[in-house]
Amino acid sequence: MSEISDDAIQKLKKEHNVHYKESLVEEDEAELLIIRSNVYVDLALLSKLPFLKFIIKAGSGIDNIDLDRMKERDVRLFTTPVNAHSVAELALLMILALRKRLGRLNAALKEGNWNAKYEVKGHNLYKSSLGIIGYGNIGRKLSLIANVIGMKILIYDHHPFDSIKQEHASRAKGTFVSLEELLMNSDTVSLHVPLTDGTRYMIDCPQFNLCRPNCILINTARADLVNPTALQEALLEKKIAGLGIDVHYHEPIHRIDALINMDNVLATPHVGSQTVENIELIGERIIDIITMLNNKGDEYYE
Ligand SMILES: NC(=O)C1=CN([C@@H]2O[C@H](COP(=O)(O)OP(=O)(O)OC[C@H]3O[C@@H](n4cnc5c(N)ncnc54)[C@H](O)[C@@H]3O)[C@@H](O)[C@H]2O)C=CC1
Ligand SMILES: O=C(O)C(=O)COP(=O)(O)O
Repeated sequence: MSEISDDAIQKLKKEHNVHYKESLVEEDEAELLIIRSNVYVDLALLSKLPFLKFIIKAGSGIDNIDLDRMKERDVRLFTTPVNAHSVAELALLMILALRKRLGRLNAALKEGNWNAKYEVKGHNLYKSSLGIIGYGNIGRKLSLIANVIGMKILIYDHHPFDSIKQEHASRAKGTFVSLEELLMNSDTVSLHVPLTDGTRYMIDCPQFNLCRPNCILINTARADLVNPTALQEALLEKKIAGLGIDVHYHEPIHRIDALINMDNVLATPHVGSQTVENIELIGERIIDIITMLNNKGDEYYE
């Protein structure tokens, strides 16, 4: 287990007879593994857990799990995708902060530079266009919020025709378009697809070449959706105007990072899911899953 709510840990110990271990050093008899995004479930880890039956990913993304190895071992996976509100809110915060040039204005006034009022001009989100790539839980939430602000919503998703997506798009007054159309017509592009073999580097040089120079890119999904070399180049050559990024190429970051240090980059340390409410909610979901597994008993142990 790693980094889940204290309340949930206490409940698991008291009410579910769970023997809790903070980390895994050597071979272990655990049947259940609870992880967040920072633990890689690969052959090396699985071979330390010969009795493993279940993995709970405390969160949404499962790119840190080798699904083939997991299936080979007949291990079942559960996720707790309860973070749509908090990630959509973070994406909105980044859009607002970059568009309103909050960092520059705040720093200027702290230096006593009132002239920033005239020198550093922001933009309205109202009537600007927002391209949402990936219209799942998070993308859909963001579209509803952005519609209230008066943004024009463009959506790209490889499976656009399911009824939930169609219904949300209609509520958000969003239009499904191709990736190319989205990139050409968006003032803001926000990424909300999972990292898979099909999405790795989906934003590369050719895609940046389609972007409007005033475009800001928001990435709260996974760093590797964007080719890092193309990204640096796009920012340096002003193919795009800015970047909001919560997810990083090498996490954790403990040193000064060239990308993050750029003027037009706003970065946070992977906090999309890290709100007080979310951590509690994820803890509750973990308990629900374990309760369900205990109730099902042998059904899961055939
Ligand atoms: N910053 C953070 O702390 C967090 C980041 N995340 C990231 O956000 C991602 C999205 O989360 P959710 O919205 O909950 O996922 P979701 O599974 O609900 O939605 C993903 C959407 O992407 C679409 N998609 C998948 N592959 C595609 C492709 N090749 N082209 C176009 N569309 C494609 C799917 O059809 C689906 O509609 C997660 O996979 C995770 O990586 C999630 C939670 C917290
Ligand atoms: O749930 C996800 O996909 C996340 O990105 C959250 O990551 P974390 O568990 O906060 O490292």
